[in-house]
Amino acid sequence: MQYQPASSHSAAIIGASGYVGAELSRLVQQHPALSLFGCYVSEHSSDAGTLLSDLYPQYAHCLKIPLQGLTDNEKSSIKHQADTVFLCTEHNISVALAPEFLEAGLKVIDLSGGFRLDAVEDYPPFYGFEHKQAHWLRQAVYGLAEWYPHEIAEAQLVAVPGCYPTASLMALLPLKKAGLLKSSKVIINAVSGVTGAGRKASLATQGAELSLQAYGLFEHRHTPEITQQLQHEVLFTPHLAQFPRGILATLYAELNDDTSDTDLTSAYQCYAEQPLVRFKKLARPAIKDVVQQPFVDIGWHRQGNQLIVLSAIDNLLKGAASQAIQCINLQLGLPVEEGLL
Ligand SMILES: NC(=O)C1=CN([C@@H]2O[C@H](COP(=O)(O)OP(=O)(O)OC[C@H]3O[C@@H](n4cnc5c(N)ncnc54)[C@H](OP(=O)(O)O)[C@@H]3O)[C@@H](O)[C@H]2O)C=CC1
Ligand SMILES: CC(=O)N[C@@H](CCC(=O)OP(=O)(O)O)C(=O)O
Repeated sequence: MQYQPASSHSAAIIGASGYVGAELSRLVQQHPALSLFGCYVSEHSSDAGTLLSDLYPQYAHCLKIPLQGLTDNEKSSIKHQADTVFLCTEHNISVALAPEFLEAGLKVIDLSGGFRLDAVEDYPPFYGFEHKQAHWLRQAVYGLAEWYPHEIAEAQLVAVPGCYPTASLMALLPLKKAGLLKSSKVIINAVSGVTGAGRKASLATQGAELSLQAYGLFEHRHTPEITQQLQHEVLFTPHLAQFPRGILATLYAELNDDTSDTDLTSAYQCYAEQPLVRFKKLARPAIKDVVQQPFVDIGWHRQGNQLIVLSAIDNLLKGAASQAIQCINLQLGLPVEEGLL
């Protein structure tokens, strides 16, 4: 059965069988201004020909869409007929795929880390590969939707932020921009559910191996991403926990002397008109409140100059797929929450 897309802005999703790609396929399918051009996996994937709803029975009502191998023919039909390509692939695969769609004039919204860092030199140490697309890296706009709406609206290539950076930056940028942070490092401890590691099986994410454990100490690739965007040093430690999805980040910062509660409240007022940000002094955000939701929940607590900010998101939504929808909404001149609430 050939999948028949409806007319409107047409989006192809590459890497659609993964956790992020499946969420994004659902959001595009349900979006009033988008049509799903097609859902793709690698050319020789064992999932080619399978219905997405067979992999994700919870979405049987909306994802009876066949996964297609990304052959040269399919690439060509995407280039000629689609408007936007979403890449939900590994970092190095996104870097390899993006240029040919960009050069064909399409918009690309990449959900990997392939275009997030400013410097090609940071890719070998943090991503383990040489980045050969310096030109496109310079063109890429960081897709933190609440912070760079105008740049995203104009961009041909958007690099959607990582999940931990989204939770961290949404909590910290208001403080940094208001000049409230002392120069000491901000400490970020964040706990993620296991879908953060992707759908491919690995020993570390198998049930019997799962516990609550730190990883990536001092060297996780999200450290340079957060530092670059925040323009402030951080000490970031991610933790993997035994629940399916969601991230809770606990951030410890020192405030400049004489910072008042009013200063803090005013700093977070930047989110007053943002429909997908829920913030409150003394709130203790919980993962259960953001799972399957496009929101980031933020709460702050202080004792003297010591500030603790808590930030919770669904790693697959605000940490990936729903933030990508926010980006395309901005590009189409739609309200940022279109198709998400
Ligand atoms: N999981 C998360 O919480 C988040 C993930 N991200 C990023 O989003 C991207 C996707 O993550 P996730 O969904 O977790 O990953 P998965 O491993 O679950 O999915 C990867 C997808 O890519 C497909 N794929 C692999 N190779 C190719 C290829 N050469 N051409 C086309 N498709 C290919 C896979 O299918 P097949 O192998 O069958 O071809 C699969 O559909 C990654 O870059 C990840 O870092 C970003 C934010 C959050
Ligand atoms: C639990 C877990 O393994 N999480 C992933 C982060 C997923 C994500 O958002 O990041 P990228 O888009 O940068 O891959 C990790 O630490 O590598």
